[in-house]
Amino acid sequence: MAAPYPSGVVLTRCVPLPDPVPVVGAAIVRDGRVLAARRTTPPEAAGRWEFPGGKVEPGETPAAALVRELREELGVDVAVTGWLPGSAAIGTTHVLTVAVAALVDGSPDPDPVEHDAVRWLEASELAELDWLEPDRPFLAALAGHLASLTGAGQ
Ligand SMILES: Nc1nc2c([nH]c(=O)n2[C@H]2C[C@H](O)[C@@H](COP(=O)(O)OP(=O)(O)OP(=O)(O)O)O2)c(=O)[nH]1
Repeated sequence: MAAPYPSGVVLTRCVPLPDPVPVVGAAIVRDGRVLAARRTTPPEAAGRWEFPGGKVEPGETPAAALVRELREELGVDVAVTGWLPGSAAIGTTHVLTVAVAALVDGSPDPDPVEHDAVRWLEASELAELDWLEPDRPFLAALAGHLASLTGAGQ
């Protein structure tokens, strides 16, 4: 009788991968500019720029996670107004999405444990910064959004 599989094929059990941990960042927009924050940790990310935010906790909505993280990290209240298209892998274990948010209250005052600088950027300045790699795919859509605000006189 013929062997059911060609010789040399090794069958292995398929182990499902865990879902990636969702990370959310906020593109906080004010007066046609967006806020970027410079990380202090971990060492490989220190000195590089990101959208402030963090991991979504179990049972939390992405927008609620952003509101919580931005209070903790920058001492500001924000309202999520939309999401930039797409998502980006952070290594093999996390995935980044980026919201557009409005500043509702406060002035960004970075907790030095997380960030050592913030900048309000015009669309034309986005490319000047050394962004974390997963953030880069969002920059074109963000520049378009800022340009549309400027064009509308906002
Ligand atoms: N917050 C944030 N994290 C980002 C961005 N881009 C990017 O690759 N990351 C990475 C850096 C970290 O490895 C991970 C998020 O970690 P985090 O340290 O900000 O999250 P967290 O505040 O919830 O972390 P934790 O210290 O409470 O564990 O995602 C981004 O734009 N914003």
